[in-house]
Amino acid sequence: MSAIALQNVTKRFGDVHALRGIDMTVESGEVFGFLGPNGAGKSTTIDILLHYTHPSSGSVDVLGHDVTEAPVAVRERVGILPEGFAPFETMTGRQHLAYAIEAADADDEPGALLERVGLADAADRSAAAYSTGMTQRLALAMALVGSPDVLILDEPSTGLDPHGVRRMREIVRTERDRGTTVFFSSHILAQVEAVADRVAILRAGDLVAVDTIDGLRETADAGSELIVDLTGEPAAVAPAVASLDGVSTVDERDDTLVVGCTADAKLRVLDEIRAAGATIRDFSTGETSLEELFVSYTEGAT
Ligand SMILES: Nc1ncnc2c1ncn2[C@@H]1O[C@H](COP(=O)(O)OP(=O)(O)OP(=O)(O)O)[C@@H](O)[C@H]1O
Repeated sequence: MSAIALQNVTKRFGDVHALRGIDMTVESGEVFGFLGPNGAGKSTTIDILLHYTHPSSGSVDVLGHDVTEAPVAVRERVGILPEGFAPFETMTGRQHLAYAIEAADADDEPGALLERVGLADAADRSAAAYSTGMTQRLALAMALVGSPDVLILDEPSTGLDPHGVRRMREIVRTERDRGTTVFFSSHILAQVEAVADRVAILRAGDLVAVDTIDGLRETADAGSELIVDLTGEPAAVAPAVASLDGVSTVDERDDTLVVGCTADAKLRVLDEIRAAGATIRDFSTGETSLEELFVSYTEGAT
């Protein structure tokens, strides 16, 4: 059974077409990364999934329920880490958890959840005085209350230090192993690459790709990355390389040119660099990163 299904979902805010007809299915037990440049429509989609806002048209099912007809049944089985969560002024971390557990009629231990997100030492401090990353950890602990079947995380890594990012990744994996479906938006693409089974890429309200990361590489025909160390200025050769057939991205980093290209374009790239008068000191190849795929799918969107 699919955990989340959107059919032809549109959303307009006055003249702004935030979503232009989204068809997307998230399978039960998947970790699904939801990506897109600023303003692409990610938060709007999440708000629609949670029935915080209505779609202008289309249908949205979560765990087999139409969210418009059965919003309460959906919320009961969904854990939410909202964007910009703000703690209550007068409550400690532990009290936030106790409140969330009572509201969900769950039997979790506040201390165990706070321990899980790395907040045990700050459990009895006022949550309003938590740092950004601590607030995010608290929001994650609250999302985990009641062992939900679906976790929806809007920018979960915001403000987290590297320990927090790693902990978040481990929690997502543990939840997946438990059978939870995890749907999360993020701009931290290395994080997405590390945990997502599939990703969707939104661009200005249109879904431009839904696939595994390997699938995206194949579709973008950008299966590899060529990293070339040069003597000379990478900027002097970059435009010629960018204009070659099979080249999707060219980044300059110090004395290095990083070229996203099809496998058969690699030799052409090396030839072009030499023809442009630069000397190649060394080169290596690797797979195109999700960041480069993201750029190739969304270039020109902002
Ligand atoms: N309440 C609103 N009123 C008017 N326009 C809105 C409203 N909410 C969102 N929009 C517009 O809808 C579009 C999509 O916004 P949304 O917040 O969904 O993007 P996003 O992908 O989450 O962006 P970000 O990565 O910056 O968080 C934007 O053009 C935004 O200005």
